[in-house]
Amino acid sequence: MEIDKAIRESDDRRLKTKYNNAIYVIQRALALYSTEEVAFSFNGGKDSTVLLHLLRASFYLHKAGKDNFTEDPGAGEFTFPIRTIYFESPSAFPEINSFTYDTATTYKLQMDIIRLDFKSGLEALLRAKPIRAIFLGVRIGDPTAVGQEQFSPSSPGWPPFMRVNPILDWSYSDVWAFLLTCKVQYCSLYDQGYTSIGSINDTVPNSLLSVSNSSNGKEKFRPAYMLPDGRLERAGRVKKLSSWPLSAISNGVKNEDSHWKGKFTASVIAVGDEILFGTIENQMGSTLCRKIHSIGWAVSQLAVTRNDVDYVAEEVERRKSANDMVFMYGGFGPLPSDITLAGVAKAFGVRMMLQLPEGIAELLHHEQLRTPLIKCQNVVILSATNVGELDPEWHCLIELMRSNGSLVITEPFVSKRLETTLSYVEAAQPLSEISIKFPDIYIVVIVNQEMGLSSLLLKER
Ligand SMILES: Cc1cc2nc3c(=O)[nH]c(=O)nc-3n(C[C@H](O)[C@H](O)[C@H](O)COP(=O)(O)O)c2cc1C
Ligand SMILES: Nc1ncnc2c1ncn2[C@@H]1O[C@H](COP(=O)(O)OP(=O)(O)OP(=O)(O)O)[C@@H](O)[C@H]1O
Ligand SMILES: [Mg+2]
Repeated sequence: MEIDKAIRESDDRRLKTKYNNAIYVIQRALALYSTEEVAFSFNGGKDSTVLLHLLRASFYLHKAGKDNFTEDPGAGEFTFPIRTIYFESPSAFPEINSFTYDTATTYKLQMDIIRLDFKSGLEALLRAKPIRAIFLGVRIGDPTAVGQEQFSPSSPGWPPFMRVNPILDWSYSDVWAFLLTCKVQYCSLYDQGYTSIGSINDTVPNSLLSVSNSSNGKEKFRPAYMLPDGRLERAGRVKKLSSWPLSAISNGVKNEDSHWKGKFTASVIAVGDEILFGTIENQMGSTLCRKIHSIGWAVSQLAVTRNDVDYVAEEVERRKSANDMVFMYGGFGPLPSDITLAGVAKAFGVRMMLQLPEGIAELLHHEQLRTPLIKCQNVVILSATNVGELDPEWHCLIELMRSNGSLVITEPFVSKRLETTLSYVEAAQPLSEISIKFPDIYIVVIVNQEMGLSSLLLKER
C-alpha cells in the first residue's frame, strides 16, 4: 500500500513516529467502534487530507493482518469503508470544493454533503445513522483544539459523539512532511501561498510566503510547505472581529429576524441566586440592555441563571452561538458560589487553569480599572456588581474593544415614544395598521398602570 510503503521507506524518524502513533489511535477507535459507527469529517484541507490517507493506511493494515488477505489494493480499487461527511458552505473556496469532490471520486469515498451548520448537521446525521465517533484533522494550535485530547467527547450542548483526533500532536511541518513523502494530491491553493484554509471571507495567502514580482507587479507566493515557522500557519487568516460569527462580519447581518436584520445582537446573562430569590432587583440587567442599545446593537435575550456551573454552561453554550456577543455579570469572585468562569469554561469544553478557562481567556487591561476584564471568544465577563460600578467598566470595555477593532459600533435605533390614554384593546387597531404600513418599524408596547399605554416606535437609521 503506497502510504505505508512510503513512510516505511522514508528515513524521517520523527515522521515515522507520528505516523505510527496516529495509526495506533485510529486502530484503537476502530477496536472500540464498528465501521458503521464511525464517520470521517473531510473538508479538502491539508489536515483532513493527511487524515484521509492515515485512515486508508489503517484499513489496509487492518486487512493485511487478516489470514485471507492477498492483494494490495490500488487507490481506485478499494472502496473506503467509512462514511465521510463534508459540510459544504457557499463561502468555501471553489478549489476546496473541487478538490474535495475529486478526492471522493478517486478514493471511492461514500461522501455525505451536509448543507447545514455543523451542529444542526451533526444532529441530523446522528438521528439518521448510528454514528458514535467522528475522525477529525484537528491539531494542537487550532483554535478549536483547545482542551481537546485524542479522544474527546463532543462539547456540552452538541449531540453526543466521540471526537477522535489522530493527528492532534502533529506540527505544521509534520503535515507537510507526510503529504510530500507520500506524494499525495492536496488542494491547489496550498501551492499558491495559502497555509490554512477557512472561508473565502476570512482567508488570504500567507504574506510570509510572498515573493515580489517586479516584472508585472503582481504579488506571487511560494507554496505552503515552504513556510519556515509553522506557528505562523494562520497568518493568512484575516483578523476576524474578535471571534464573532463570520456572517456578522461579512455583511453586517447576523440575525435573520426581520426586526433585527442588519443589527449585531447580544445576549445578557446574569448569574445570581439572589435575583432568583427576589432578594435584589436585576437593575444591572436593564442598565446593560440600555448601554448595548446605545451602541446600536440589539439585545436578543436577558437571562438570569442560578449559581450552578451546569446552568451557566448551558445558557452560555446556547447564547454564544446565537449572538455576536454575550455579556455576563454576577457569580464572579473568590467565593465558592462564584462559578461563572467555570460555567464559561464548561460551555467551551475547556478546563480551568489558574482560575481562568484554559486557552480562551483574554485579559483586557485598562488603566482606569483595578482588575482586567475577561473575554472568552465572544463572551465578556463583567466584574461590576452594581449599576455604579457598571458605568466605568462599560466605558473602558467599549474603549478597549474599539481600539483593538473587535467591536463595531453602529448607529443606534431612531426611536419615538407615543403616549396614549387608550386601553390596550383600543390601541391595538391603529398600532397594527402602523406595523403593516411600515414593516421596518419595530413597535414595543409598554403598559403602565397609572398613565395608560405608551408605544416605542423603533427604526434603524
Ligand atoms: C465533525 C465536527 C464535530 C464538531 N464538534 C464540535 C464540538 O463538539 N464542540 C464544538 O464546540 N465545536 C465542534 N465543531 C465545530 C468546530 O470546533 C469548529 O467550529 C469548526 O471546525 C469551524 O472552525 P472554523 O470556524 O475555524 O472554520 C465540530 C465540527 C465538526 C466538523
Ligand atoms: N466544512 C467541513 N466539513 C467537514 N469537516 C470539516 C469542515 N471544516 C472542518 N472540518 C474538520 O475539522 C478539521 C480541522 O479543520 P481545519 O480547518 O483546522 O483543518 P483543515 O481544513 O484540514 O486544514 P487547514 O488548517 O489547512 O485549513 C478538518 O481536518 C476536518 O476534519
Ligand atoms: Mg480548514
